[in-house]
Amino acid sequence: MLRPIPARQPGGAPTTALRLGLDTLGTLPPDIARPSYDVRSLQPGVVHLGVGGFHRAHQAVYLDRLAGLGHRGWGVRGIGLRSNSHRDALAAQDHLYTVVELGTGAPRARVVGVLTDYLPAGGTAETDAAVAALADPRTQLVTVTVTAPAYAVATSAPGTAPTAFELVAQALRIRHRAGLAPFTVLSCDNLPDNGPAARRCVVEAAAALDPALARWVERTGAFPSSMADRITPPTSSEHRRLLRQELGVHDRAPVVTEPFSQWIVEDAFVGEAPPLADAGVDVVSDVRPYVAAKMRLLNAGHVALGFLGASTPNATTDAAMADPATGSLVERMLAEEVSPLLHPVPGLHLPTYLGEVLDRLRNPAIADPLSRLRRRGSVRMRNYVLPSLERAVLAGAPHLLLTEVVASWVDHLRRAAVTLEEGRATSEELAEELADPALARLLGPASRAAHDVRPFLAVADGFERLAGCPGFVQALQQSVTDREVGARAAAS
Ligand SMILES: NC(=O)c1ccc[n+]([C@@H]2O[C@H](COP(=O)([O-])OP(=O)(O)OC[C@H]3O[C@@H](n4cnc5c(N)ncnc54)[C@H](O)[C@@H]3O)[C@@H](O)[C@H]2O)c1
Ligand SMILES: O=P(O)(O)OC[C@@H](O)[C@@H](O)[C@H](O)[C@H](O)CO
Repeated sequence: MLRPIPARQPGGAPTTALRLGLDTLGTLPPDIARPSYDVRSLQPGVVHLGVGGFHRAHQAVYLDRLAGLGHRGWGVRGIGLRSNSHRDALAAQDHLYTVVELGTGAPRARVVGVLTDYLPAGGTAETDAAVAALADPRTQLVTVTVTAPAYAVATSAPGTAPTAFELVAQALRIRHRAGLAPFTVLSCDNLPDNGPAARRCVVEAAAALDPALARWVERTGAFPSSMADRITPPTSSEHRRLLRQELGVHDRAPVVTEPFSQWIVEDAFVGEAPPLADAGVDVVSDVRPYVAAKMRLLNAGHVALGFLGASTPNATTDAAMADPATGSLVERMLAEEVSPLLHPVPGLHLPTYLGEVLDRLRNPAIADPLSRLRRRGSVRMRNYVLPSLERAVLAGAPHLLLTEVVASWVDHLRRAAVTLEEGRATSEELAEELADPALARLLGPASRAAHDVRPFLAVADGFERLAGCPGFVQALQQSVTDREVGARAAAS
């Protein structure tokens, strides 16, 4: 457990912050929880692909707990892919970092020691080192957080860096040739059926190397599905200041997160598996009901806050939830339109779960930037909102509020197109801000959607069936047009 840290009085004496490192671990302020085990004794049983904030606030914390329970074989070697986020900072502090939980009480901090190494992304030598770490016979588990769009591109274009799945396939080729068993590949990315998606990508990457390898992977590989949940916003300089001045730790790569954490993993491992259940992971035979509840409630709530909040002064989730218009629309959408369509989830009382989700979205200490929740809009809309919307439309169930959310997304894209036309942003800046793989094809139709939304629906992924439902198209058209008319009136 993390220990609560008494809030320092405003104006209290400034703390001399201790630089985080193995040499200072024993002298950190007593309120900061730290590894109870010898960090240097860890064996690297896990390789993680895509060392972002979420991995460090979630999976690494469970594995850190395991190490604390005496399971020393599950140290994590991280591999950077697109970016080497915080790699130098982490290396300079012996790969230790602080996880700060921000809830209703005082912040709680814990130093995590389970990251043993962080291999960079880059050129041929880096790729070879990454593949060697994966192929290492000690590696039993490969965890993955590379974002949902990465699963649409299993193999890289010539002359570009290998994808995560190509690295895995190259390592599996080495293991196959050496007569070793494969490792388990555990996707923790937010996408439905993330296990089968990871399997498909690795098999495709393996087939490009050798069809026999692909057959071996298909036959012997293990790709459990999982549902990993813990809201982890980007760490800001204010968070670092809080840690330094209020908690007395000088950490160049901390992560902040909420107190809530859940990890539900399909029981489908190959070789040796970490005893994840001992660390609080639910290991189940079928994760799909849990994934559906989480994505259609929490993640859809995030999508709704992000896009409905885009045309308001609110910049964070807590502010948007407190806004009577946005917050109540999101609450009603989840309670009245989404929840009734969910199937029962084993061990979960849906109204209680929804109440928790809403409380998490309201958490003022997290204050998740809405800009984060507008990234990859087309992917999030398809995975989190469309499953409920399509079911509701086809069943004749209420869906007005879900439709409003789609309209707010179209409107946000229209506004983005205007900033481009008026030279207030470059296409590179928009691509960076929205990180949407479909952006180029959506901007034009979105900018004309107030006149006719159908061309937009024709190019937006996943809307094929809804585009053929006249009642839905008419309601969406009305809402999109109203939004543009309202925006023009407000501007004049
Ligand atoms: N942040 C959260 O609250 C949270 C919670 C649950 C699940 N997740 C999932 O975890 C994943 C990572 O989230 P994060 O918050 O750590 O984001 P992040 O931006 O901090 O990290 C994303 C990581 O993925 C890598 N990456 C991005 N695109 C890639 C690609 N095409 N190929 C390979 N690597 C790629 C980046 O380099 C980075 O290391 C996402 O899929 C997200 O859905 C996040
Ligand atoms: O990460 P994405 O793009 O799938 O969705 C954004 C957020 O909804 C997501 O990161 C949540 O914070 C997370 O799923 C909470 O566990």
